[in-house]
Amino acid sequence: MQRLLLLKKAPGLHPLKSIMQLSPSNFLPSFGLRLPESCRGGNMHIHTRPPPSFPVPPQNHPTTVSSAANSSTCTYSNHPRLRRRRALSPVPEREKPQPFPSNTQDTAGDAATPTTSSWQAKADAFLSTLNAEQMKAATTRHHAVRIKAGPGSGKTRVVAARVAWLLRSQVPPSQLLVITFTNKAAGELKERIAGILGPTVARAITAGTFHSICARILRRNVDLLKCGLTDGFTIYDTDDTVLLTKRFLEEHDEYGYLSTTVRGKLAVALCGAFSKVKNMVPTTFGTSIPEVFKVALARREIALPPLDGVNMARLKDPYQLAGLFTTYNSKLRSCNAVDFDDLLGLTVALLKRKDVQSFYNSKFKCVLVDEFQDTNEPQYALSRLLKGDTGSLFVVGDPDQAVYSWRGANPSIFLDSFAQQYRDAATYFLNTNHRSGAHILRCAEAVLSHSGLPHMHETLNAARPGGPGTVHHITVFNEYAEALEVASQIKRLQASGRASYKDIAVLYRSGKTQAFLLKKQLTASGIPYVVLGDRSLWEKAEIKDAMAFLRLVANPLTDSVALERVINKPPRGIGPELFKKLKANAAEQGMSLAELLFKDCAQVWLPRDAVEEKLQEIMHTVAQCRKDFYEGKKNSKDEKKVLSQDKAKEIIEKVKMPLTSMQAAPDLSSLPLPAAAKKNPGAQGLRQIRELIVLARNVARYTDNLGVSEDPCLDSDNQLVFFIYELLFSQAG
Ligand SMILES: Nc1ncnc2c1ncn2[C@@H]1O[C@H](COP(=O)(O)OP(=O)(O)OP(=O)(O)O)[C@@H](O)[C@H]1O
Repeated sequence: MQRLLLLKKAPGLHPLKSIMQLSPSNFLPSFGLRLPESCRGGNMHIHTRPPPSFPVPPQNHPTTVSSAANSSTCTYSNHPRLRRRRALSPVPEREKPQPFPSNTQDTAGDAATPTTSSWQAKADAFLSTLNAEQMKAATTRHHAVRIKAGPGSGKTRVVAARVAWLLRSQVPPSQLLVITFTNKAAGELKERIAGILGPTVARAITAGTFHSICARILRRNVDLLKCGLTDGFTIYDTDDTVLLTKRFLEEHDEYGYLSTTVRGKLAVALCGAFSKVKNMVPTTFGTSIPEVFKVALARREIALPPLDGVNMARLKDPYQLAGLFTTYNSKLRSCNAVDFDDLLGLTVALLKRKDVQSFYNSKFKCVLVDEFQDTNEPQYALSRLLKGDTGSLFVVGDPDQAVYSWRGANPSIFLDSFAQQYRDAATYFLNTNHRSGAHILRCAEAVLSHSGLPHMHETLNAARPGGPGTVHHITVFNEYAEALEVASQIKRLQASGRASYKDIAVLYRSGKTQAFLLKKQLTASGIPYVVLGDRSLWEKAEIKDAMAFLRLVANPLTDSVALERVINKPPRGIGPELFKKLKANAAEQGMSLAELLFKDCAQVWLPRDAVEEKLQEIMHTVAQCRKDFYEGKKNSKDEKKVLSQDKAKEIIEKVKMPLTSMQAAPDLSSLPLPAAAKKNPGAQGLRQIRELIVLARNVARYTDNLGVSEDPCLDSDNQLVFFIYELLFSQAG
């Protein structure tokens, strides 16, 4: 099938990076920039001090820590949840000393792992594909290592090689923690390791994003924080936090009288400000919040646009903002919920406890972080705490590709703070681009030299020679003309026989306007296309409803935001006004509405019998889903299989039940959209739910790959919550 690939780029991705993604085969060298002599074939590395020897991997790694290290009265090793888990299940395989393959050891008995000599040969073969600068970086014996690397210079390859080298040096795989920017990247890394060392070893490595790793640590330890959260907490996305904020503003004297629109805008602005503040400091626990707001306001880090009816001077008072911030957090806690930023900040607060930190320091001896240029303060604090005094920290990044400053990422952490913090850190540079031909690199350099952007990286060497083809630079009036030009270029290429549709890729920068116009123009020109990396699925109302329903299944008594979202979907005659009355009625009885509904539906004041019937229907569906899930778990002989693909599918399938507004549709896999959606309005929603089911299957498979279901940190009671969380996080990737 011939297809045009329409590739969506991460928002704000550096232009150099997008150009580097292009295949060289269609371009001719047309720029003749000279590379500085210092960058040609140079293997630059700086040793600020003689390298200390790398830690000899211990043969045993403790699962508990000495209570002497503990400043709290509740010793971590005696923590009730830990004790309970030990009593319930035997020590999982990967908690025992790993029979890690070595030159002198054989791995007999593990059918999934290749024989010693074969895995060593594979690891060596992989390491031998590195160029000299990559090899030096991947095999350094320093404890704190920083790799500054340009686009396409093999950052990901070096992280994988470092893992292979560590394993080759007999570090047990369970002691490796790899933090990647997306869960997809973590999966790919594990696949690569599995290809070299076998699936058993790959599964034993912990890999994931900062957020996913923090969620795991937090679920296990959250009760130590004593902040009102339980281990089944829900993770609220931006829509949820905005809704929560709107609701508490309604109750606030000063903001209660505002129009719905203005209150909505205020809620969005406040949530943005709260997020910014949470990302400016390692943790807001024990931090003076008015002081942080003062700094944020002085630096204009938070935007509070003027709003009709809002006293802006008062709103911008740091104490007023800090008060609203405290209310926001306590409302979150009363829903047993955290926002994305809390995952980081709360985990930092946890790891600041000596007992918790020592536990994770003995668990993870080697921490590797990819895309380090995009770390913010909480992420940097996490990296330091996870490294501890004796572990190793290996960070890789490209300051030119820093794209997350809007969410607090600070490239100076990578450029300056890291070396200041670790005086014996080694810095290596990767300056050879393996992805693109020399002519593409020169073109990129030329574009960048006009961009006005600060260009922090050295000039790149090209490993590949320039290829055939010409780079054309076309200037157009506006985005409409741009889409038209792209479509006509494609038509011309195809008509001339120089390329077929499937040979062509279009990269774009903005998902909303640019992609929309491009897709519209391609459709109008009859050009078939496939959009890759389209995240808009998660923005669809049906998917948000489905996820809210799943969250309600996980947290029926506390997740009031999820309840509000699904209580009237499909319409059950419970509009916003009635919902408010129901909530007030529940409050009179000293409960949240969810609590009252689930505990004693008969006590709920309702205007009509029909509404009661419909409410009972939703309560019943939630209860049934919970029962199915937990019974499925109980009946499963193999606990690891509980979160099987079938179970994931089954749960998501159930979500369709409350979404009865979607009519049954013919098998949509064969129907091209949007034509099918036009004919049948329910079809698109149903198709999206199907996509969610496919995704759920993949997540289930993926979490298995991550070893999540074997993770001793994960209480089996929380698997449903965890599954939903993983599902939610696959969008963050
Ligand atoms: N030593 C090498 N020999 C051959 N190919 C290599 C080498 N190093 C990297 N590559 C190839 O170059 C491409 C880019 O590598 P990789 O994705 O690891 O780079 P990166 O720096 O992580 O890229 P990005 O800038 O997109 O983050 C890949 O196709 C990879 O296989």
